[in-house]
Amino acid sequence: MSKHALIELKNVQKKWDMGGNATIPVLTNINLTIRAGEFLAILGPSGSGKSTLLRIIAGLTPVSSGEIIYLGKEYHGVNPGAAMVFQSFALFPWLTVLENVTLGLESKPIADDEKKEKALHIIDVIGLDGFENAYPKELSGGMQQRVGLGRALVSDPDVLLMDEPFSALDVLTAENLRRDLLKLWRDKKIPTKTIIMVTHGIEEAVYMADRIIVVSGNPARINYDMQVTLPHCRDKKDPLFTNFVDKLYSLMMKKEHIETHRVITVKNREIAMIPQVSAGALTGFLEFLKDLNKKTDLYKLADRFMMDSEDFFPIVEGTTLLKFTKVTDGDIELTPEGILFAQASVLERKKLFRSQLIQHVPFINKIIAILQSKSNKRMSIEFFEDILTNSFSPTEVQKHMNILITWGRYAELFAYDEKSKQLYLEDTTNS
Ligand SMILES: Nc1ncnc2c1ncn2[C@@H]1O[C@H](COP(=O)(O)OP(=O)(O)OP(=O)(O)O)[C@@H](O)[C@H]1O
Repeated sequence: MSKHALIELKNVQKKWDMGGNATIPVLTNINLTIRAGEFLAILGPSGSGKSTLLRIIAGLTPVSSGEIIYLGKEYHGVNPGAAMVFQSFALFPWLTVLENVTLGLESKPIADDEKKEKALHIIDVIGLDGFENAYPKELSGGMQQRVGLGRALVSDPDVLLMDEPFSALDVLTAENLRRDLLKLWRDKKIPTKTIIMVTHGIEEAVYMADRIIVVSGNPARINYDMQVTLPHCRDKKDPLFTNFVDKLYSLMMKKEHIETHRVITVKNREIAMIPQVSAGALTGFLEFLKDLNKKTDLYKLADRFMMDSEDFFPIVEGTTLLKFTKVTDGDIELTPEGILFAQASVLERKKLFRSQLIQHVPFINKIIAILQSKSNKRMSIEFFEDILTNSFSPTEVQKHMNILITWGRYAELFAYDEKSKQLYLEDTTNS
């Protein structure tokens, strides 16, 4: 065991079994040593496997191969030293605050009185004193997440695992809770040795964590592992802070991150997962960049739109995939095609969009070729979904088709007939 290691992951791989012989590899070659005293944030593009990694550490998701070691011992099943906080709070509405928190001790071999005493203590620590008998629906979102935290902390876990714990809260509430949790942790008011948090928020990661790993790729691996050496309490306006955020944005917008969505190959043509963003959002973003009229820091733009990277990156990815924008070193700028698009009339935009789609999204060509080969220029959507099914999960197939249809319709290439569940060629295809 490495010195001071609390948890070690050795050569961990995860593949999802999709039935039959089909598997989807999600994580590969994960080697990670998590030490006591660390606050680790896990960042990565949407769908890269961050939650899967967290659930593997929690022992809630089994690995396909590799070892997970806690305090020097390999474990299978639930990690005895870990407790989890979920984005959705996951409280039982019919139980009071006290009862919900006490649930965190359910599996512990201690007397009921002691359980109650421990629960009351942690309720006090997390700032919910006086709300012991309230029900979740009587509490604000922030207070509900405090209950979620209380339930996780009541068992004095060595490792607190948090899956986007603040993303369902409004900005101010999230800010308060982040600050309070950090204070509890730094002042050692909770005995938790290590916190591991999955987040989409680059700024949130830099604000809270001492170490950040970035997972990405196809399948995902740990591509960056860095220490955040800024002293607490961190000031988000401090240039050292903003530089760190900027640097992370640059890393995360590198080609290998934004273009490593799962790719499948059909007759030697690659099909990559298409960013989930509507043609309208892409258009608005390009217009905005045109008005800015200069290369701009991505993180400043995300800030300006008050967007999390989860919502912001797909827009950036969509415009770079279609070569309307170019990203270098964390800065984004319009390409000549992007400038043309932003200046064009509605009809010209559709033409430009069509041409970029045909050039840069191979699966669009496949759809068109198949529709053209049919005498009625129609084909059931299931046919296209089947092509994607072996390599994408059912939800992803759905999302993929929805976006392809939205983009195809905007470009007036093809459309979808809800009634017959068929894609059909628009007249303009041959224009
Ligand atoms: N139980 C499952 N069965 C099959 N596929 C799954 C399952 N759970 C997750 N996946 C797939 O595994 C991939 C990684 O999912 P995961 O939720 O770990 O990613 P993530 O990085 O946390 O995503 P997000 O940032 O969107 O929350 C996704 O493609 C997802 O659809």
